[in-house]
Amino acid sequence: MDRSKLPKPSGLRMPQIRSANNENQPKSNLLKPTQMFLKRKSKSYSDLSTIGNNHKNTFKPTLQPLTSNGINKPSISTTNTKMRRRSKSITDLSKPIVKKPLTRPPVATTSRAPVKRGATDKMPDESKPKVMKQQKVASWDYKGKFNQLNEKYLALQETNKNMKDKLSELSDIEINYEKIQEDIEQLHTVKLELTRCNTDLTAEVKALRESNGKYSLELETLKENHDKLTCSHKKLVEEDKINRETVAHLKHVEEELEQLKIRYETLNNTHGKLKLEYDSNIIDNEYLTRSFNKEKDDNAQLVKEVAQLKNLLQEHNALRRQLHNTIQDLKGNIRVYARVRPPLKNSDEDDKLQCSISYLDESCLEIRKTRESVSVSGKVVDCKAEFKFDKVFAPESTQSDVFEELAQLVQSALDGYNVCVFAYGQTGSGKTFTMQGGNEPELYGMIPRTIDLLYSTIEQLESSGWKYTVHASFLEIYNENIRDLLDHKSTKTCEVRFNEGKGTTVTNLTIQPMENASDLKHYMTISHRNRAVAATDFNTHSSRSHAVTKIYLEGTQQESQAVFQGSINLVDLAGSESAKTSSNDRLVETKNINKSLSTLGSVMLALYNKDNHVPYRNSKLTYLLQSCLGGNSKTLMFVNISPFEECYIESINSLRFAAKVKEVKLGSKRNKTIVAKQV
Ligand SMILES: Nc1ncnc2c1ncn2[C@@H]1O[C@H](COP(=O)(O)OP(=O)(O)OP(=O)(O)O)[C@@H](O)[C@H]1O
Repeated sequence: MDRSKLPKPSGLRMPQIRSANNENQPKSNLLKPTQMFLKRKSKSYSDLSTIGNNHKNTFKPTLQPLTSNGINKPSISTTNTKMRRRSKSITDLSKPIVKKPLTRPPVATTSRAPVKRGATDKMPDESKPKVMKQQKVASWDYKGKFNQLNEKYLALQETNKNMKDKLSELSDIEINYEKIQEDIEQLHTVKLELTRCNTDLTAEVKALRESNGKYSLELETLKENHDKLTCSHKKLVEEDKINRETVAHLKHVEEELEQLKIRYETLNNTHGKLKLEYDSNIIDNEYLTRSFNKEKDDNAQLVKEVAQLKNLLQEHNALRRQLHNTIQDLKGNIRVYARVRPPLKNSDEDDKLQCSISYLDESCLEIRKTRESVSVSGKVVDCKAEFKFDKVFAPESTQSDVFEELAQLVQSALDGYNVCVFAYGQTGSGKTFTMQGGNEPELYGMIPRTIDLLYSTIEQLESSGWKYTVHASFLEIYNENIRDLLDHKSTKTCEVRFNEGKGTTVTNLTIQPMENASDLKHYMTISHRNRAVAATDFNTHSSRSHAVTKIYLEGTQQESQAVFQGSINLVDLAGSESAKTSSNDRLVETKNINKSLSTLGSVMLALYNKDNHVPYRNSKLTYLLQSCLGGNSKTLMFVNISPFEECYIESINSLRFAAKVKEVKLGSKRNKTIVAKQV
């Protein structure tokens, strides 16, 4: 629309529509053409509304010029809210501008026509002639009537004056009215133009609405596309994440693959080598199979031979036992070994005067007093004595040397014989040392060495089908009372019983099964401790009692069902001591010891003389050892002597007793072999 062609009313300046696309303004004002158009329109109409308002308020047709104070120039805004506000202002303006200012004021007229009749009724109060309420004047009162008329006249004059003023006002109004009429015409023209503009704008708005609809649809489509793209993007991000993980995994797999390749190559090489080996092994295998078959045949032959040899071995074993025991018998069923102990090192024994002991051969010793004795007749007597035993052990002999002799009897015990080993001698002559020994392995005495040999032999015999069970009991005889050393607090009395078939037994005695050597040694230690405790209780010394360790053996041969029952009695006798040399408080002990030892001598003498009656029951010791001292026993006696001159007489007594024992011949025989019925 070309605004320059619009008629310009006097005093009215058409609002200038400033284009947003003004050349002076930067094109970067990013308003779309539609928005720009609306902006221009709304601005121009807002100016027009100002015109209308002026008309309404002042009733003067003078239009105010467009001010530049910004009130009528709303700032350009791209927001839809402002656009709507402006569109509304356009609609509002189009209504009042035309109608209201055109209302003609009721009195205005251009002609100076006389006031119509009745016009005074419509006149304001001050312009109406004031009609005075007059009192009735008497007809005769002319003065009063005159006064009334005079008042009326003055009132009419007043009214007339007012009317004149009003008339001059009306002439001004008429002039104004003409001007207004001109303005109205101009405004009418403007209105027409505006109507055109409005039509154009409506069309534009319609077009814009249509395009807006299109754009809305497009926007919807775009939104949908955007949503789809967002979803796709999300999916792609997830896929990307998965892909990254897959790539990392693939990288890892690649590395593993590389390692596998290397491993494969190594394995391939190994496989090559193994194949070569395998081929070579196949050849070897064929050779070995042939050899194996040959060996198998040989083996079958050998099995037969082994069976034959086993039988032969059993026969040989039986023969060996027989021969072994024959040799033992030939050696004598009572063997006596003399042992001379050395003086104790680093003690007062070093200064003691010693007897002169000569070891004439391995079984013969000569003992001589260094100071010659003077006889009753006054002659100088050379005190010397010569003794012959099965073997003599000089002070330098070791425990191992001594045990060699005993070791052969351990086999006899396993073969079903009763073996008895006892040490006889004066107190302090070395009996306990010989039987028990010291704490170091090389000082172990006969008892621990017997235990070790016993179990190692049992183990060997197991390979040829022998199975042994071992039990043990520990007791001491003190003052002719038997005490159980595994139950030393027991108040039960232990008594010796002799049964022809069963041999010697002790009532209430603990007989403990022994699984192995350490078991047996453990109980041996306990018995030692209990013996020491008992000795303290009785305020005496261990040497004042006889200690007897008995090992019960039972061997079974599975194939032959043969059962052997043997035993080993290891006896540490109390010291033999003359009653003369014994102190008074030990007299009872010494008497009891000597009684038992002299009974032992009597028993030996009776056996030596082959007497019908052997006084076993005269002492607890001999009664207990009855089955070991006679019959089928193999007895080994150590006679221990001290090397000192002060012990000379006791040494001679011990040696004489031992020599007597040596002469005894026992009719040794094996315990009855029990052969179980073959099933
Ligand atoms: N062959 C030996 N070699 C080294 N020392 C020995 C030997 N025999 C005995 N002894 C030592 O002599 C001392 C006395 O020995 P032992 O106690 O064995 O005598 P005993 O005859 O048992 O005495 P008792 O009758 O009083 O028990 C001990 O200290 C012991 O170690």
